[in-house]
Amino acid sequence: LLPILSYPDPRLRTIATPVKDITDDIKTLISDMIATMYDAQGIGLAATQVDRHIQLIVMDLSEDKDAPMVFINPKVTPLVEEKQPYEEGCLSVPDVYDKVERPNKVRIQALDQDGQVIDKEADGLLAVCIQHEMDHLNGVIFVDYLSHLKQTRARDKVRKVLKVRDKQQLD
Ligand SMILES: O=C(O)C[C@@H](Cc1ccccc1)[C@H](O)SCc1ccccc1
Ligand SMILES: [Zn+2]
Repeated sequence: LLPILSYPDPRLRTIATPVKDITDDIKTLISDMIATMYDAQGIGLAATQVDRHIQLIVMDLSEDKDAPMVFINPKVTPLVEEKQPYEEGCLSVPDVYDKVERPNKVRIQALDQDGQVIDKEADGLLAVCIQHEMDHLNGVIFVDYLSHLKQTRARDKVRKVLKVRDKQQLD
C-alpha cells in the first residue's frame, strides 16, 4: 500500500506532468493505487495524493469494488453551466466533509492503462469524482473552495485524526 499525503502537505500542491509512455513502472503504480484506494475506502485516488506527480487517476464507483477505471492524461470539460452541490470528502483530508458546487455533466478525454482513448460523457457521482481528482492533479484540494474558517477547522481536524492514527500505530 502507498502512503497518502495529508492536507496541508505542500506536496499536494504540485502540478502533475503528462505521462509520456505507459511503462511497467506506471502499470505497477496503477495497481498499487487501486489497492490503496480500496484499503482507504475511497472511490477515487489521484497520483498526486501518493506523492507521484504524473497525470494519473484511478476510480471505482462499483458496489462490489470490482470495476476499477484508469484515466491517464485526463482532460475534463464541463458540458453544462449550471452547478450542483455535493457533500465531498477527501482521503487527504480525513473526516472532513462539506458541500462543493460543480458542473454535474462533463466530457472526459483520457487514455486507459492500455493506451486506448477514452472519450465519454459523465454525470452524477462520476462527474463529481473525476473533477475532484482532476483538481488533485492541478494541486487543488476541495477545502480550497470553503471559507477560511472552515479551512482552519479542517487543518485542526486532520491534525487530530493523524495524532490518533499515529498513536494507534504505536499501540
Ligand atoms: O480523491 C479522494 O480523496 C477520494 C475522494 C473521491 C471523491 C471526493 C468527493 C466526492 C466523491 C468522490 C473520496 O475520499 S472517496 C470517499 C467517498 C466515497 C463516496 C462518496 C464520497 C466520498
Ligand atoms: Zn481528494
